[in-house]
Amino acid sequence: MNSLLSVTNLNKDYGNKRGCFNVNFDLFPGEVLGIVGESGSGKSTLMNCLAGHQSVDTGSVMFNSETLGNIDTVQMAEVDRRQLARTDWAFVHQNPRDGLRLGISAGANIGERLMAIGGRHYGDIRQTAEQWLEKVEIRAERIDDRPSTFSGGMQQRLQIARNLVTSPKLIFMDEPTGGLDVSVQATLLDLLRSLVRELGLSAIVVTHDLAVVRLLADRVMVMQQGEVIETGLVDQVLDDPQHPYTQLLVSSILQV
Ligand SMILES: Nc1ncnc2c1ncn2[C@@H]1O[C@H](COP(=O)(O)OP(=O)(O)OP(=O)(O)O)[C@@H](O)[C@H]1O
Repeated sequence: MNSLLSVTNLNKDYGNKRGCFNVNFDLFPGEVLGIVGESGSGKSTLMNCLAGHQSVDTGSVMFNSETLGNIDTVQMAEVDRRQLARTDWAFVHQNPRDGLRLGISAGANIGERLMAIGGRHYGDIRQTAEQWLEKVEIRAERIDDRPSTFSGGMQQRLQIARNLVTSPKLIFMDEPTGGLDVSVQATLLDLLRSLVRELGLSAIVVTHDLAVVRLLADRVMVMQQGEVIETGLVDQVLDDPQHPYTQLLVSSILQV
């Protein structure tokens, strides 16, 4: 099977401070990869480099795009990167306020993404928005309400609907359950798990929470000081960690 994303020797420094160093991995279609590590280990740097939110010093990130072919996203033109962000990619932020437009209705938040890829028919867009609200367990009658009137969990579910409505090939998630109460986290994780399975999504999930990895991911990469120190199937790595740092993470001795 061809990989969807192929990362080779990716490096990013901040002055003399290491962001991430010599990262190599492949992501296959339909696969969910978790990236874990303590604060400052380079998880966000890596994901932001992959998603084109941050420049890369050296290395390549080959993405197999339906529209643009197999393309190095590090080298490609900004205009192409913006197109990928609208069509093939989605990005779910930890804080839904960073991924939603709070001043427009819930329906418009979803519809806007459809219009960005050419949707024009108001009735169809509204109907699709209603369907997506229901998919993420928000009552369709809330379609004209602004997200600022929603709870944190609802805002996060709306952000997910806004991201998935265009059927992206790859979804980046940055601590998707991070800012929520524990009981709300559990519901959201269940929802994400069923959507990922139902839609056959490929995803990269950055988290410090091993429960998120256990529930959502197929494979996991453990980072320490900017480097990937262990990688493997989730059950394998979490049940039988090989690297002493992963052993600490798993035994929860290390606070992440
Ligand atoms: N904009 C920046 N300028 C300078 N150094 C940075 C910047 N962003 C991150 N760093 C440094 O790069 C390293 C990796 O940080 P990064 O935020 O990627 O880690 P992380 O694992 O995502 O941490 P957290 O979970 O706290 O977000 C850290 O040493 C951090 O201090």
